[in-house]
Amino acid sequence: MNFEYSDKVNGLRARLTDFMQEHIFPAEQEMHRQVAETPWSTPPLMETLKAKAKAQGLWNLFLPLNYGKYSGGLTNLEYAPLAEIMGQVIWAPEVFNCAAPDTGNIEVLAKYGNEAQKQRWLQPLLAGEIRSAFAMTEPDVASSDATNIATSIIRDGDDYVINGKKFYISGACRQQCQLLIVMGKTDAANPNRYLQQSQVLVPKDTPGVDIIRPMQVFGYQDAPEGHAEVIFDNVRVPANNLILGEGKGFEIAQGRLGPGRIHHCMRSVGAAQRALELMCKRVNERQVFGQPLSKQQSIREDIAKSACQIEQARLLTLKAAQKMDQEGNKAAKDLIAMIKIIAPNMALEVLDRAIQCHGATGVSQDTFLAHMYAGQRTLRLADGPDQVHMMQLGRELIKCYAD
Ligand SMILES: Cc1cc2nc3c(=O)[nH]c(=O)nc-3n(C[C@H](O)[C@H](O)[C@H](O)COP(=O)(O)OP(=O)(O)OC[C@H]3O[C@@H](n4cnc5c(N)ncnc54)[C@H](O)[C@@H]3O)c2cc1C
Repeated sequence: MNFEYSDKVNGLRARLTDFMQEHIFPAEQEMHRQVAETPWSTPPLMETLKAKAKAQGLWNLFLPLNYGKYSGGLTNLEYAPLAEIMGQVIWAPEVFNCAAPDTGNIEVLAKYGNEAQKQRWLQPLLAGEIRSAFAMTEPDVASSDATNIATSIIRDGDDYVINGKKFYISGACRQQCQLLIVMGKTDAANPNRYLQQSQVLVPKDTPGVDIIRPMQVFGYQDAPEGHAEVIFDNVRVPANNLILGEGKGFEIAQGRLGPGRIHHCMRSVGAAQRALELMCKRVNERQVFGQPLSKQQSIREDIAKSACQIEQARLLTLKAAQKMDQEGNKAAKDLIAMIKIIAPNMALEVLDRAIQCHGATGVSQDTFLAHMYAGQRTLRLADGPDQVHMMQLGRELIKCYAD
């Protein structure tokens, strides 16, 4: 075990930190203003910042080495502290082309796409020219059990025809979103429920794709990303838009979710670290009952507990990332489940303490705390609710002690 970051990683951390200080933190209010003006188009400021990040080589850092020519040249372990830095601002990962759901979709296309699919969709996604969405969850079935997904994908001659309703499809509201990866059933009668599903590439402008409304998160629209309700009404796409093959939907979903989950956790650590730093500054500045807030024992305890929890989550994230690098995503699945349970809950506790010691300012638009709290709360649902990870982790642990 080596707890030090390598020189290469420290160099990138320094460059990324400088970029955040120079270009991202000072732009937070202006980004909110531009987003409020035209919620579903990419703000001009975002394009300017993307061009700057790309020119500095701070681009596509998330794709690990086993993706060969598509990789940003880093292992998962090396990427973790960089994602942590990006995670301090909700919209910052997009500046570096490291934002979900594109990252997961890029991994799917790079891993499972055929040459034509890569040419058409992977290249512009890697270049940050378009955005994409992943459409699995449905309002009418319990989607945390993906075998319930009911959207039909039926072969008809040289096409597939898609019918169904999805919601909370992140990114689909955006004008720049051109591609939906849709999960649905090609073989609903298959006795093996894990072979019923497939994934298919659907250009967003295909007739029959109807973006009904943006869903909210605690009243936030979460623009410019947003989370759409989408209806697929006799949507017809060529048969070669199918990814990997019929019945491969679960296999692809599993390949997609491991890295996506740990990326969220890396960013949660960054969000919590920023909250802790704000909390420390705040308690040095405020006076209550004749002395600085920082002298109150309960405040010191809040700060100490937060630092302990952040470091625990950071180390578990790094351990999971290292296992992914050394033994593969499948071997690391228990550690990924652990950190997916731990990291958003940890970030929520730290953010809650930071909100409390900021008083009313903590729930206002004047700090990043309230919006980030809403975002972290959704992570206890998205990419698998806590209970599903606990169910699977508990089952694996119990198995170890079966006779
Ligand atoms: C902000 C946000 C963004 C999202 N982005 C996307 C996206 O881009 N694409 C997409 O397809 N989906 C997306 N989702 C949807 C998300 O993946 C689903 O909400 C999640 O999988 C849960 O499915 P469900 O909402 O149908 O809840 P249900 O399946 O109805 O589950 C409800 C609750 O039941 C409980 N539960 C489930 N299983 C168990 C168990 N075994 N034991 C005990 N309790 C259990 C959990 O608490 C769970 O939250 C997003 C959601 C949010 C909030």
